Amino acid sequence: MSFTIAIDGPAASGKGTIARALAARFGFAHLDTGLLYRAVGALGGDPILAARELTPDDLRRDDLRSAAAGQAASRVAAIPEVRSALVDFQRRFARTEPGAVLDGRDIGTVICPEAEVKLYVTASDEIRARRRALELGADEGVILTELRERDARDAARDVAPMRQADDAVLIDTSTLTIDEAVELAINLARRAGA
Ligand SMILES: Nc1ncnc2c1ncn2[C@@H]1O[C@H](COP(=O)(O)OP(=O)(O)OP(=O)(O)O)[C@@H](O)[C@H]1O
Ligand SMILES: Nc1ccn([C@@H]2O[C@H](COP(=O)(O)O)[C@@H](O)[C@H]2O)c(=O)n1
Repeated sequence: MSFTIAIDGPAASGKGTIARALAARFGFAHLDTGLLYRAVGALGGDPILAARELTPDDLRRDDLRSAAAGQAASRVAAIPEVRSALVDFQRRFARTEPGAVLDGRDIGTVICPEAEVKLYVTASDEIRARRRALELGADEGVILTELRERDARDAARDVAPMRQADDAVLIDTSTLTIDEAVELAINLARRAGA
């Protein structure tokens, strides 16, 4: 039986960094589910059709990591038909043997409510903006505004809003180094049987 680790949290909180490290540590597959919504947003046209016809090649586009792609993703992610078109793929991925780590906004609440480990990774708005600005070589103030706008939209939408699952463990990475955050997550996963 497959072991699932679900990681949710706001933009640039460090979810992906922790997810990749957990996957490497335990030999699990990793899916950055944000990439699915980024690809749908970047494809343009009818987002429902784009979500239904998404291909692995669409996820390899080199323009998916930009702030603009993040905003476009957040807009299409509020469309219920877009979300439902992507559910089966994510749930199938979660059953990869011997285990899978999925990070996103609704993994612990909607996609994998039965996950063996659930983490909700967060950090202060300012710290997240500083880290993302450094990563993209972008203006910190602009990124801060963009992150807040995106988080507000993600948390307020009617379908699968971003929120911490009742049984998720909160990890605030504001004052943690990457190594400290990863170690904390590894210990939690180990204790849960990973
Ligand atoms: N604990 C940490 N200390 C310092 N920098 C960190 C820490 N965790 C992550 N980072 C850096 O912050 C940036 C955002 O991290 P990451 O991409 O993991 O966030 P995310 O939550 O997956 O973002 P997104 O929602 O956009 O997918 C990256 O540049 C990463 O290297
Ligand atoms: N499970 C998910 C994952 C992502 N989204 C939406 O996609 C946007 C981009 O996600 P990143 O993780 O790459 O920042 C995000 O702002 C959400 O709108 C989602 O809805 N559900």
